[in-house]
Amino acid sequence: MADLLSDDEISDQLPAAWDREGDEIVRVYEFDDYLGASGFLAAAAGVAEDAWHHPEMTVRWGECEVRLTTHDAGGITGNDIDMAERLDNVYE
Ligand SMILES: C[C@H](O)[C@H](O)[C@H]1CNC2=NC(N)=NC(=O)C2=N1
Repeated sequence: MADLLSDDEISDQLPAAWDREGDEIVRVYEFDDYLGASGFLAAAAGVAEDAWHHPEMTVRWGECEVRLTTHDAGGITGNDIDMAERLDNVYE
């Protein structure tokens, strides 16, 4: 099981567009419309399934909010950082 990251490790490793909120990291991806946000969620779900690490995702008009934490560890681990980087690659 992945080990919890320290506060300093989280700060050092968190990708630029992400924020930390307690035991989660979060990013809101922006799109032109609802279908764009929905399509991103579908692609992100496939990446998450492949990695077997699943974010909480909320679709609204023009945006998809993604929250990551490692349930098995009870906080933020390298798995969350890795998934954030993977999803940033899907977005760009
Ligand atoms: C039951 C299943 O093995 C667990 O939920 C796996 C898969 N997906 C997961 N996703 C996340 N975000 N955290 C986990 O600890 C985790 N563990």
